[in-house]
Amino acid sequence: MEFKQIPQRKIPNILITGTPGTGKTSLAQQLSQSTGYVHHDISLLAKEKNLCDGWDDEYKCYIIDEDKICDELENQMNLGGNIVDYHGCDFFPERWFDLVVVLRTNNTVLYDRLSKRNYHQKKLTDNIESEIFGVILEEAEDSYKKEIILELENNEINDLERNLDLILEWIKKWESNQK
Ligand SMILES: Nc1ncnc2c1ncn2[C@@H]1O[C@H](COP(=O)(O)OP(=O)(O)OP(=O)(O)O)[C@@H](O)[C@H]1O
Repeated sequence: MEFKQIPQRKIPNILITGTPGTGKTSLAQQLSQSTGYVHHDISLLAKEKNLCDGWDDEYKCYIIDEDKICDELENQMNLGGNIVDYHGCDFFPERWFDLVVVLRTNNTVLYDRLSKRNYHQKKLTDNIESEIFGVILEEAEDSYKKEIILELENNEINDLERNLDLILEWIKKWESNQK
C-alpha cells in the first residue's frame, strides 16, 4: 500500500476551547483579523453546513456530528493557518493542533455573561459548575500533550488584549522555529 506523506505545515493550527461564554469567539475573531488565519466556529459551521446529529432538547441546541465536522475540516487543517473555536476538544484529531488554548473565566463574571443569553436555569448552572470544576481543561489535558496547552484567564477586556498578544508572540516563535 502506498502512503501519501503530508508535508509539515508552515503555519500553525490553533484550537481555542473553554466553557460557553469564556470568550472563545471574541478571541478567535481578533486573532483571525490579526493573522489572516481562518476562524472556524464549529457550532456555526455545523448549522450552516448541516453537520448536525439531532437536537438536544435539554440544552436547547443542535448536537453536532463530530465525524462529519472532522471530515469537513481535514483538508484545510493540513494546510495550517486555522483557528478552531469550540466548547469541546476531545473528538478532533490530536495531530491537527500546534497550540490548544483553554480560556477560563471567574464564575461571577461567567454567570453575568451567560445570564444575558437567557439560558434556562439548568443550562446556566451546569455551565457554571463545569467551569468551576475545570471540565474543559481536564478534557484538553486528556486529549493533547501538556506542552501545547495554554490555560488563559479571560475576565475583563485587558485579558483579551493580553491573551491576543501572547498568542501572536507564540505564533512568531513557532514560525521562526520552522525555518
Ligand atoms: N475579555 C473580555 N472582557 C469582557 N467581555 C468579554 C471578554 N471576552 C468575551 N467577552 C464577552 O463575553 C460574552 C461571551 O463571549 P463569546 O461569545 O466570545 O464566548 P464563547 O466562549 O465563544 O461562547 P460560546 O461557546 O457560547 O460560543 C460576549 O458578550 C463577549 O463580548
